[in-house]
Amino acid sequence: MSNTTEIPPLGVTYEGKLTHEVSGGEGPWLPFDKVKHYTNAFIRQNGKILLGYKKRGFGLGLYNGFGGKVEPGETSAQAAVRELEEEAGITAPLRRCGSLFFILQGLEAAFCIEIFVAEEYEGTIIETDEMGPEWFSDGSDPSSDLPPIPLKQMWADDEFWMPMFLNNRMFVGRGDFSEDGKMLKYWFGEQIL
Ligand SMILES: COc1nc(N)nc2c1ncn2[C@H]1C[C@H](O)[C@@H](COP(=O)(O)OP(=O)(O)OP(=O)(O)O)O1
Repeated sequence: MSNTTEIPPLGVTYEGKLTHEVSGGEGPWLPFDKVKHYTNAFIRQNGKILLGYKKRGFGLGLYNGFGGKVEPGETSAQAAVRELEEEAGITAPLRRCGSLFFILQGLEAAFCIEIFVAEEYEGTIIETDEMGPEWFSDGSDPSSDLPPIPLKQMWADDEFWMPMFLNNRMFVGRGDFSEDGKMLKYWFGEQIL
C-alpha cells in the first residue's frame, strides 16, 4: 500500500484525487476494444453484509454482491435496483460507492462494474435461481456470531478493494485475469472527492 499517486491504468475513471493505491502483478495491461457495463450491490446493516452465493453462470461457486448487465436504456443505478430485486427479492436505496474495471483473457469485452451499497432495504430476502443470499460479519462488531466475509471464495480482486469499501471510501480499480481466473495484474485506489 502506498500514498503516492501513480497514473492509474486505462479503464479506470475517477474524479478528484486518488490515494492509498495498491498494485501488483507483472507484464503489460491486457488490451481491450469493447466494454460491457455491469452493476454489483451490497446491503450493509448493523455490522452485517449481505452476499450472494452464485448458483449459475459467470462466477459460479463464488460469493459476490448482487448484480448483472446494464440493459439498453437503463442507467447503472436503475440496473442495480433491478438486479438486486431479481437476485435477492428486495429493493433498496442504493448509492454508488465505487467503479471497477476487469479484463479476462479469452473474453471479447472488458467489464466496467459500478458498485452500489445501501444500509436499508424493503421486502423479504429470498433465494433465487441465480443467488443464495447469506449474511456475513463486516468485521465492525467483534461480538458478532456471523462468519467473516469469505474472501477465499470470492473473486481475487475483492481482497484489495473490500477494505476500502468497508471503510466507507469511494474506490476505483482494475484487475486483469487469466482464462482460469487468476489475477495477473491489478491496481486499486481510494478516491477523494
Ligand atoms: C473478474 O472480477 C470480478 N470481480 C468481482 N468482484 N465481480 C465481478 C467480476 N467480474 C464480474 N463481476 C460481477 C459483475 C456482476 O455483478 C456479476 C456478473 O453478472 P452476471 O453474469 O450474473 O450478469 P447477467 O449476465 O446480467 O446475468 P443474468 O442475465 O444471468 O442475470 O459479477
